[in-house]
Amino acid sequence: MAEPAKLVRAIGLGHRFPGTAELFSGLTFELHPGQVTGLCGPSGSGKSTLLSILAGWVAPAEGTLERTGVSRTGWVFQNPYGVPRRSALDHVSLPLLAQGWTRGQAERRALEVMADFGLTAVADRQFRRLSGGEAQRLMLARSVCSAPDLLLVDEPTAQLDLRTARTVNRTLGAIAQDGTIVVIATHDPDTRAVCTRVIDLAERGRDH
Ligand SMILES: Nc1ncnc2c1ncn2[C@@H]1O[C@H](COP(=O)(O)OP(=O)(O)OP(=O)(O)O)[C@@H](O)[C@H]1O
Repeated sequence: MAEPAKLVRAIGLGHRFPGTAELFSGLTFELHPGQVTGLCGPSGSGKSTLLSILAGWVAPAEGTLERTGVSRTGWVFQNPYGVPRRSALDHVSLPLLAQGWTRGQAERRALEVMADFGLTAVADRQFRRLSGGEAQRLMLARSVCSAPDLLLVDEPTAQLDLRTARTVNRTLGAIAQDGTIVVIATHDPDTRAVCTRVIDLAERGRDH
């Protein structure tokens, strides 16, 4: 039987936290595989909050969110977290081992994905010895190995030099082309430029 088409549909989404002003309102959009959607807007405009709503972790104050054919959601946070003494390769292999891959298969696949994110040289390095940018790219590689239907990424290039940021942006585009719905919260004009569409929260009722 064919897999159901993946689709996330937001209808009239709006949110405020108790005691805060309205962050955004009236957001209606659809997210499809193949698209990279950028969530843009100044600090505090609600980008991370909207990611949490898309993940299903926060119920929107207004509107509805429908997710069809989306069972696995990957989330890459702004702050990387890992097991300090485990290697970078272990971190990326783990989701594949959890899916039943053998260690040899898992490590080969993990190394391929790590290469896409420019992490080959640090594969054997302990997590605690990675730079902030390496650790964040490691979280991206790990998330990709979880084979998510929907990949939510918070500020993927904030800690990266221009060249590495371009590698990450290109790889996120390729992941979308492979059938994942990709959403990126970003301030980075280069990342914004690779997005197939942008939802600009600054234009959405910030004058409250
Ligand atoms: N659980 C919460 N309770 C109350 N207020 C919150 C909560 N989470 C976030 N906020 C507030 O909501 C606003 C939007 O936060 P959010 O993290 O979504 O913004 P952002 O656009 O992602 O910001 P940044 O670019 O700085 O990461 C902020 O003013 C924040 O303080």
